[in-house]
Amino acid sequence: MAEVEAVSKTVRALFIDGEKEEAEAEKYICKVDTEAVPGGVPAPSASLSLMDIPTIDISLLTSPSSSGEELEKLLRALSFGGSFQAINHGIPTALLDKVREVTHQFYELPCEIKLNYSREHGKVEGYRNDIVSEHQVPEWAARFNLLISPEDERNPKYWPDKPETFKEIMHEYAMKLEVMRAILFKAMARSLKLNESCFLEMCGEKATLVARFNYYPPCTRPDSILGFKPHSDGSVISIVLQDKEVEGLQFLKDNKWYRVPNNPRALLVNVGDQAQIMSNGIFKSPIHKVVTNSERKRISVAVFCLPNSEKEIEPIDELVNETRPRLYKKFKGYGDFYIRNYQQGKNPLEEAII
Ligand SMILES: O=C(O)CCC(=O)C(=O)O
Ligand SMILES: [Fe+2]
Repeated sequence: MAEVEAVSKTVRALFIDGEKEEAEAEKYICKVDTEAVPGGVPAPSASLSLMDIPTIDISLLTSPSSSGEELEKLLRALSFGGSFQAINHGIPTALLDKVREVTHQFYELPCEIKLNYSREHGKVEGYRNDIVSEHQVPEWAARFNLLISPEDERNPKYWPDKPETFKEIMHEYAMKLEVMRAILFKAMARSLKLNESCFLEMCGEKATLVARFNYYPPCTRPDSILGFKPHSDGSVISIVLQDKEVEGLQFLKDNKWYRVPNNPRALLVNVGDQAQIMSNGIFKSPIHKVVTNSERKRISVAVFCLPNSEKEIEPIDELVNETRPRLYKKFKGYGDFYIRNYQQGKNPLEEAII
């Protein structure tokens, strides 16, 4: 079923209406042995600790006089937990709020309208649930993907006409994110004592930015139904705008799940698989998942910074040596490889090892 509201109503009715339909609802219930990661089943959120997630001041990464300490912090953040909260990122809070608002407004559109933007099989852009094989448990979420890079030719087919401000706001947001991406790629290189343009060169000067608008409706079984299964991102890095009020994201660290605290002004940045590959395993692409909430809907907007499609990525030469032999294969189009493996329930990053 492509339409999550429809699913949501049906499943809610199913849980209330009793036994016969329980079998249908069963599909959504996570069983520990069907999850790629041990402990994939949601634990009661209140019992989990909040993650002590580092904060990085982006404005300090650009000034040579103040960046040393911040670069060390960045290196620690990317090599241990694989994520941080970015502050002073140059994106006004009012714009972050507008991005959240148009996301809510998009999801409030009637189903028939949203289905006009349906994602076609094998395509990245468009509206739908993620496709999983029949052996996998579906997720309690709807997703809408869009290529938002400022330089890319837009595919007008997928750009919603409503809300009217959607295009303008996402265009402005994409331009700001592109600036932040360039700062981060340079800082990531400098934190490893590499030439500052090595990530930019390997990925192509112009970013490819894909936004994923996630929508998690309220769910009657948050104890056993996930909004997003445990996964790592297939990006180089992901820049995630969290819901202003509703928590849900959790990270796996040292085999334990931690809740990510809400910070409405910050942007959450996490390492993706491709930065782990390029850094030859120094940066860690963290496993994360999203739990559901019985009362409140939740949104998030994850923007994936990806290499240009004609670029090849592989471990950077300087990071391969006798003590750290080359860990990963070379890839052109890691995204397709990632989706193929993900849909089969495999861990793409493990499959990428030489
Ligand atoms: O909803 C969230 O907070 C995170 C979503 C996510 O992990 C993703 O879109 O890859
Ligand atoms: Fe993710």
